[in-house]
Amino acid sequence: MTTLYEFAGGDEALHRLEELFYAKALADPVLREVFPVRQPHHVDHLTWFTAESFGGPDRFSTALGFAYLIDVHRHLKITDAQRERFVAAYLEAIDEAGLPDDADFRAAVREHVEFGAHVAQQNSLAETDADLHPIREVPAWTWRRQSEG
Ligand code: HEM
Repeated sequence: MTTLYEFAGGDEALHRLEELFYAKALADPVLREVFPVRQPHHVDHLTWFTAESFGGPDRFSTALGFAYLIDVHRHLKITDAQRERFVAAYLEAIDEAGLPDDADFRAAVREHVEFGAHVAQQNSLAETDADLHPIREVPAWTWRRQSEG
C-alpha cells in the first residue's frame, strides 16, 4: 500500500511544493489581498498538514490541532475568485515542484486542494459556529492505488 505521502516523495517534496505555492500566493494580485506578508511558519504548517492528510506523520494534529486551522481562516471572508486562484496556483506549483506526473496521483491531489479550499472558504464566512464546515480533523486522503493495495 503506497500512501500519497510516500508517492509524492515525503517531507522534502511536499515542503518544496508548499514553498513554491506560497511564493506564488504572495506574488499573485488576487491572493495578495489575503496574503499581504510572508508568515514565517506558513510553509512548515502547510507541509505538516499535507503530509498528515496524505498518510505521513501526524505533526499537524499533535503540534497544532484542527481547531487552529479553523481559527486561522475564520473571518477571512474568502471570495470565490480567491478560492479559485488558490487552487490554480497550487496546481501550478505541483508541476513546478516536479511531483509525480501520474494521473491517479494528480487527481487525488487536485481533489484534496479543492476540498480544502472549499472548507477554508466556508469557515472564513461562518458567522456562528453552526455555519462552520462539520469537519473537525485532518482528512485522511486516499487514492485509487492505495485502496487497491
Ligand atoms: C487546501 C486548502 C487550505 C489549506 C490546507 C490551508 C492551510 C492553512 C494553514 C496550515 C494555515 C496556518 C499557517 C500558519 O500557521 O502560519 C493557513 C493560514 C491561512 N490561510 Fe489557509 N489553507 C487553505 C486554503 C486557504 C484559502 C483558499 C485561502 C484564501 C484564499 C487561505 C488563506 C489563509 C490565510 C490568509 C491564512 C493566515 C495568514 C497567513 O498565514 O498568511 N487558505 N492556511
